[in-house]
Amino acid sequence: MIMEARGIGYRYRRQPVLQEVSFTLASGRFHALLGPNGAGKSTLFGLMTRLLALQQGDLRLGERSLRHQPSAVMRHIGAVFQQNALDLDLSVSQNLLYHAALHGMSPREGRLRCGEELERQQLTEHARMPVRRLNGGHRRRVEIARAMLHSPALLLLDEPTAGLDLDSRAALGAHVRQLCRDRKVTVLWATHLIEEIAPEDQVLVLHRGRLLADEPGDALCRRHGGISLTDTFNALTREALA
Ligand SMILES: Nc1ncnc2c1ncn2[C@@H]1O[C@H](COP(=O)(O)OP(=O)(O)OP(=O)(O)O)[C@@H](O)[C@H]1O
Repeated sequence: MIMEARGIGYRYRRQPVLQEVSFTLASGRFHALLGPNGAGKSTLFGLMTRLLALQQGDLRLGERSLRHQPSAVMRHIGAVFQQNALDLDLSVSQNLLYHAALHGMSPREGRLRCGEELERQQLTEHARMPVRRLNGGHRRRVEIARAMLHSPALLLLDEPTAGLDLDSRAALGAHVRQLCRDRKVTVLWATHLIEEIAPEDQVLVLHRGRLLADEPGDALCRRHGGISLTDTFNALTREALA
């Protein structure tokens, strides 16, 4: 399912933090939303998950509009937020079953989906463990399992590697790219870490609330004379400030 953001604008009081942001997320593709601290990434995620109310523009998922059919759109979105939002004292499966119930699944369906997702995340053996006993990488995978319980078409991840070591970061990135390939999930992964981006990822560069680029990482670098993505990012943001 294709997601389109059209003319998104947002202000906190009088302070504009997103201006005329438009993009399309292609079905089954990994999109990296790259921006430094304060670029507006979390605000955009807040709008896409209805934590914040749309002020300007609209988001469409397939034929549906977030402004006019919010529940129909939200049904197809899964989200992993910057702050870990699991109950540390509940077991892995209790966290998931609670979420399944919130999505209106029967206990039987909830147990079935929970088992399937934990298996996909290779977490079956951790199902009965309190989340508190898991390491950071496993906790993130539980959050992804939870976000995928209702089989969303679009998965949003806001700086999901925060607090993870290098190996866990690489493993999480590989895992989410595999979700795109195997299950045709559309992914938007927000980060300020250029090293998390693969050349074939679609890269959306957000800077001071404006979208400066939206194309595959390798093509973006080629267009800037074959320099690295870091240098390309620096050149783009310098141009924007000039
Ligand atoms: N609740 C708020 N009230 C006022 N200003 C806010 C609020 N939340 C964020 N901002 C401001 O909006 C701008 C964008 O913030 P946002 O958190 O969306 O950026 P970000 O790209 O997610 O940054 P980070 O990588 O640090 O999470 C920043 O200047 C921030 O200070």
